[in-house]
Amino acid sequence: MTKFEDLGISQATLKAVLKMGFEEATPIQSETIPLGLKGIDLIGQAQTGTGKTAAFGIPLVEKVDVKMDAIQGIIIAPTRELAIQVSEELYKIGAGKRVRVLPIYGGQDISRQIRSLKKAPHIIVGTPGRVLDHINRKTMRLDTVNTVILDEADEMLNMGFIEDIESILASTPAERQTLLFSATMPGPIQRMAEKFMKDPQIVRVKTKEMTVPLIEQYYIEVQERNKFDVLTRLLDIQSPELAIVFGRTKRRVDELSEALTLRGYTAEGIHGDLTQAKRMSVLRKFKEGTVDVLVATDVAARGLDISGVTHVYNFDIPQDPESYVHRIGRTGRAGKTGVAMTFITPREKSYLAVVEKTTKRKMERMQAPTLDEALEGQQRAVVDKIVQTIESNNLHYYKAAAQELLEGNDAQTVVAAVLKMLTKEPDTTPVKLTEESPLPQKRDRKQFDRGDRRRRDDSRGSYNSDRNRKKAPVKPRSGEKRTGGKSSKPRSYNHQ
Ligand SMILES: Nc1ncnc2c1ncn2[C@@H]1O[C@H](COP(=O)(O)OP(=O)(O)OP(=O)(O)O)[C@@H](O)[C@H]1O
Ligand SMILES: [Mg+2]
Repeated sequence: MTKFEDLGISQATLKAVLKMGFEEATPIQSETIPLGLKGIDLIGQAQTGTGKTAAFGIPLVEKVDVKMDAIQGIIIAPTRELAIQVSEELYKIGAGKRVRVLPIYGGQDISRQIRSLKKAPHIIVGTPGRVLDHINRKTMRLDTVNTVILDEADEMLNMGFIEDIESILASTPAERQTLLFSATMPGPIQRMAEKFMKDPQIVRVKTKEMTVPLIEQYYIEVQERNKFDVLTRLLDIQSPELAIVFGRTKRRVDELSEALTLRGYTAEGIHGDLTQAKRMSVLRKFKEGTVDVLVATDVAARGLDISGVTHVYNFDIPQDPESYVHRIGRTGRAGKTGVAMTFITPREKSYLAVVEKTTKRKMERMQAPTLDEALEGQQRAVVDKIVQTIESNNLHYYKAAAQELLEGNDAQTVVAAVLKMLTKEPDTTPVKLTEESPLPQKRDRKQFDRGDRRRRDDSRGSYNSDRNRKKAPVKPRSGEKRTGGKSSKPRSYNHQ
């Protein structure tokens, strides 16, 4: 491990980085920071959650001349949430030098952005559509830019942002430094990217697997119609601190989050058809832990860094192996452990091998848990809670009533009644979930890649991503909510 002190960065930035709690540089940081400072073009690839943001953020901040009131660096990211997150991290890294960072993304009031742009930010972090919008309106000039960074470069190029990116690059000086970062960098995309870079150096943190070893990876073979019950049982057994459930389409996400809510989970959905205010409030609630389960399309697959995400469930198998890598990478970040579960319908089994071939890691097969196991999981959670309460030794108010109960009943019966009352028994509230048709049977990687890749235009807010640890200690869910469910069309799911 390298110390930040040895990477040739200024005292002000060093102080800021240490204040962020970073003690030592991660491998991608120690390899790319010195090269980034030299001004050469770079393609950086390292596993999810290994600090790529600071790997490009530190040299970018270092290059900024704060006395110059002009935009000197621009970072482009595929989603609004990621642009906001990256701008927050850059702000922290640049706090020592007092670097001004401004996020620019679709769905936010444009006149407000124009006013902020007039305050001469040094670094812009934006989504492609909205950045281009400002360039066309001439409300943002990039002719003083010396560094361009494409975060999640492969995703942006893949998803049809290539023209926007090229237009943005065309409005920056030709002698700029260009940096590309992602955990995945498929060959064709790398070659295409090299077109707008100058002799880029490729920095790849060598690892055996593309996914993080600290993420336990499982798959469960399950029929489409049984997926929801299997999901709820897993949630009951595994009791994640925070979980993300990925679904293939926006409708899927809406229906799943509604269904989970009906069954008493605190769940909310996020996808590109929601207003920006809603997207932000859902994410905020998830970060705070008011919402335990975030149901998402691939809009949340890339780059988002939310601490406490212990489990990722691929309710629908992702459409390409890269998406798998990024989705499960929302857990197991910065040295933490995580669990990833992928549901595979019998007709989609061929995708498993394709994913495993790309990640160079085998997923372990897990049997779908039974109803009894789910109940047992819930009961265990209650027992753990009771043990904790006993240990807290703060029970004197309750002792008289306990004595009274024990006078009329034997101890085992009393405890069993308490357990029954506190245990969340399997909920059979009917929910509505439209069946997704399975991905077409494709066997090789080439065909796998040719999925329905539609353009995602962030400035209009439609992220058309409709291709869309060990077991956590068992924790009972708080605030169970039961609502009378309506029976569903076109399909009603129920236990049994
Ligand atoms: N040197 C470090 N020491 C400790 N924590 C770090 C260090 N560098 C980054 N982190 C933290 O690690 C987490 C992951 O970092 P980051 O989001 O940059 O990962 P990433 O490689 O970009 O992942 P992804 O591929 O998912 O985008 C963040 O919470 C970040 O603050
Ligand atoms: Mg990142």
